[in-house]
Amino acid sequence: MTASIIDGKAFAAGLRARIADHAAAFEQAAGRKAGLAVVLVGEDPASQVYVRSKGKATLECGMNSFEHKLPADADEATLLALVEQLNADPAVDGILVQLPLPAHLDEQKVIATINPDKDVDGFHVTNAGRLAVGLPGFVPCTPLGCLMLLKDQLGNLSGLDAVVIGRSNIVGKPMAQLLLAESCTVTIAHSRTKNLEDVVRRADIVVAAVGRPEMVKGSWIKPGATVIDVGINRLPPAEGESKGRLVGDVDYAQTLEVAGAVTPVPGGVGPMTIAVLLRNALVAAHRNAGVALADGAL
Ligand SMILES: Nc1nc2c(c(=O)[nH]1)N[C@@H](CN(C=O)c1ccc(C(=O)N[C@@H](CCC(=O)O)C(=O)O)cc1)CN2
Repeated sequence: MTASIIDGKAFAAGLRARIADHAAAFEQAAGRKAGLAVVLVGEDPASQVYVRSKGKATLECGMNSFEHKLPADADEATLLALVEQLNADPAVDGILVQLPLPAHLDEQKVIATINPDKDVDGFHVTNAGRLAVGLPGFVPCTPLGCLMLLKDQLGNLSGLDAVVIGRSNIVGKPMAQLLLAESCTVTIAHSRTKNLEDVVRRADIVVAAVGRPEMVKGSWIKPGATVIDVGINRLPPAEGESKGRLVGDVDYAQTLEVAGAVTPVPGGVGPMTIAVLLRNALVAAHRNAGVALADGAL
């Protein structure tokens, strides 16, 4: 069997085009553009790239982008004061603080300071709680992007066995909640899970989010299963290469031989993260401005 390749880049481009249409309609209705503020602390190279991409994508969708950069040694009070200022700014519909933060800053405290109704990352405990009990709120971008790809690939997920490998607050836990809400039978596996291979082999859906390069082997995958690879790991450069290759948490070549469908790295889940962020920001703008957005429009 050769698996279908789930093209996250193409799906994200389609979503971004729909967001741009709705952003134009929002501007007409509200008399202003939707606005997304992104805060970057420090000079982590990957974070700089992601923040630049977010700003560019926001502008391309016809929304305002507000970028705030603080030095790596910025103190907590300065960062919290900036978040409070953005909470109070009516031009800002969504606020995102790029993670990871420098080690001296308390991520949970910073996230807790963001107004939950502007928390387009869906990391605030209020939004985590809303997701857990099935109330409307903001859902973290990466897992929501994975769910969109899964529904596009499989249609109705009800009754399917799903394994989420990884239990982070940002991906693993919300992913499991989303799959449960779709009536999947969900297992969350992690570093202490016994017989991980057997657990994975039972699953119709595998979501790998562990941050370990090519850990999930093709022999672990049930034939025909759908595999979503959230990992983005850079291998050490091979001889003659200036940069190492990007790989996921799944052994892609082996998985292609067994699975029904699989996301590549790059070009799978990664592009969905930014597209869903724009979607969440536009949803926030509609809610903040009291402008209706049809259910399921985005
Ligand atoms: N506040 C947040 N911080 C972080 C988040 C987040 O959702 N909110 N997620 C990640 C980083 N991230 C966005 O911020 C992100 C990661 C990867 C991609 C992406 O498109 N990856 C490409 C490959 C990129 C490359 O060449 O290196 C792909 O997979 O095709 C987008 C966004 C951590 N921090």
